[in-house]
Amino acid sequence: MPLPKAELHLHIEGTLEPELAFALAARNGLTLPWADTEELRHAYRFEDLQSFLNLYYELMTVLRTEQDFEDLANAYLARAAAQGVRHAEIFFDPQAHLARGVAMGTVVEGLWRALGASEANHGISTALILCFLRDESAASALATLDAAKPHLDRITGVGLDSAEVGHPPVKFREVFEAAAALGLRRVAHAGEEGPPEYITEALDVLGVERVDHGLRCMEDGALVERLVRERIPLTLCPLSNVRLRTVDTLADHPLPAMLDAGLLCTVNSDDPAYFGGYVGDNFDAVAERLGLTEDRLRELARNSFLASFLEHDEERRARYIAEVEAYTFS
Ligand SMILES: Nc1ncnc2[nH]cnc12
Ligand SMILES: [Zn+2]
Repeated sequence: MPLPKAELHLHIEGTLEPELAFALAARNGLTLPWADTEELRHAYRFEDLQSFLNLYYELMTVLRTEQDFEDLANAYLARAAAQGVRHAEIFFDPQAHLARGVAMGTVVEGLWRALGASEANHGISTALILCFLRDESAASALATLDAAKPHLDRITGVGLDSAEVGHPPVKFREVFEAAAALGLRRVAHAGEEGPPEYITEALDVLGVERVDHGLRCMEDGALVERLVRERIPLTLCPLSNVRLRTVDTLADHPLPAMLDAGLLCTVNSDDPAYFGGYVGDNFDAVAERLGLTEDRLRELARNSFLASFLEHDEERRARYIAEVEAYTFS
């Protein structure tokens, strides 16, 4: 039995496996520019975040119908359950779909068909986080939040993703203020490729409660002290960092130093179909390549529940954490 854990940094479009992409393309009468899944997998060699994003946005064009989004989410939930995920807070990128004429309702309600039944079907509680694309305009983000208003009962929070450098958090001050006024939780990618200042800005200007990646905080000692003092969770994605070349090799990953510094780190998969593994694979990889002790792995699992948006259900959070404490490593 795998270590129980929450996954807090997972782009649902990044779970689109080549086999499902080809199946959805066929179902929707589309032709992909790759001959087969093998040729597509060969394209998964990335120089940086942007080179990944180019492929990520191209492949997700096979997602057209509610059924497609439901099938995508169910495929992820089945894999996550097999790797010990008990709770998942799932990002989605509506602007990438709206731009192709797919309605917000198709995306949200399609995902919800899987998420709403996830506890019964997969034993996983879920939350949905709408991400704004930071390389789109602030006006587009505001229009996207507006389009999501009829579906807010399905949406727990907002996030910020896509190409980071050159798109500082301050660009999205207004839409994050509007989201907060609607009672939505706030997170943002910061310090993945962008500088530590983007992390500070995400906290001070956007009011985020959790930082996605946050890796580059390690370049600023005062910022690390602040993140420790304020118990701001970081959602790290080690295999993603290697594939997108934010770190040279897994053995160079700063996770052990971050834990030693007292940071509230969590381990997640980001875009598992592209980066070589789901969240359990990320745990296994850091355990092996970084020599993490069982205590450290248990800390990461405990942190994942502490950092999750389960405030409405403290009894459930306590139950999940009790499972972590009782877990015996084989
Ligand atoms: N790792 C990542 N960083 C920024 N935006 C993303 N969208 C999907 N994956 C992402
Ligand atoms: Zn991400």
